[in-house]
Amino acid sequence: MKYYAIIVAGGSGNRMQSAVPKQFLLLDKQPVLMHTITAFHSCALNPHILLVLNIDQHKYWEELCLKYNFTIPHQVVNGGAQRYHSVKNGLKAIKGKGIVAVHDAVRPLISVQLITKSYQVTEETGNCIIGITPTDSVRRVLENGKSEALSRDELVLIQTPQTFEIDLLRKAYQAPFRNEFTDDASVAEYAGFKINLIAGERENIKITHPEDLEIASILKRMIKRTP
Ligand SMILES: Nc1ccn([C@@H]2O[C@H](COP(=O)(O)OP(=O)(O)OP(=O)(O)O)[C@@H](O)[C@H]2O)c(=O)n1
Ligand SMILES: C[C@](O)(CO)[C@H](O)COP(=O)(O)O
Repeated sequence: MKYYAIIVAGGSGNRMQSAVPKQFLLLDKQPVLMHTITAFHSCALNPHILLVLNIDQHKYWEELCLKYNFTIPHQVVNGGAQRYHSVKNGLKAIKGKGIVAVHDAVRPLISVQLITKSYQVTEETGNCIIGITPTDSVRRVLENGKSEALSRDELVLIQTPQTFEIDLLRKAYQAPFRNEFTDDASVAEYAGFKINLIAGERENIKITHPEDLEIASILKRMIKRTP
């Protein structure tokens, strides 16, 4: 079986309010993106890594790789307008069959164990989507300005990697972009595929807002201490 990882890093990070896109910011002395690629490279299934980057940032990334002596082999692919388009570009660069994990570059704390499990579960079921249960109460905001409580027992917060048989994901990504395509599971589900959920990891946060970088740094130290 051939394994692939599409690491999407084509975003501009508006919510981070930083001049440098968040995937390049330093997390414990190394750019966030390098931690993410290292996690996939550490997987014993040896996935071929495709890095999706905005074309304007290819040169900058090359310079960072030199500066940090980062030598993990990976194939760079051009990013697209939305995450959906970036994933689609990554998929187009893969020829043939196999299993592909799509992962946000800005989730650097994913464990190697969960990456491996995601590939293994996909081999058995066709796809593997990870998520965690909410710990806050949740409400739906209604059009009239009111809101109503939802049962959090019925909700899951979805993370990445989202892993698929490549043919399944190729088929799903034939659908033109829709606003509700916020992840790969939503694209696959729209194409009629049943989504297979397993437990994610609380520390697998998506660095989105300025405070998240510091939280990630604390979590990283905490994970290191855990045997
Ligand atoms: N056109 C895009 C948009 C997003 N992403 C990637 O998808 C992941 C999740 O997206 P998000 O956290 O929203 O990143 P940004 O789009 O960069 O952030 P923001 O929405 O705050 O602008 C990130 O790794 C981001 O780089 C991408 O590859 N191509
Ligand atoms: C793919 C994702 O990380 C799953 O939770 C999420 O949907 C990405 O959303 P964003 O708005 O592009 O950060």
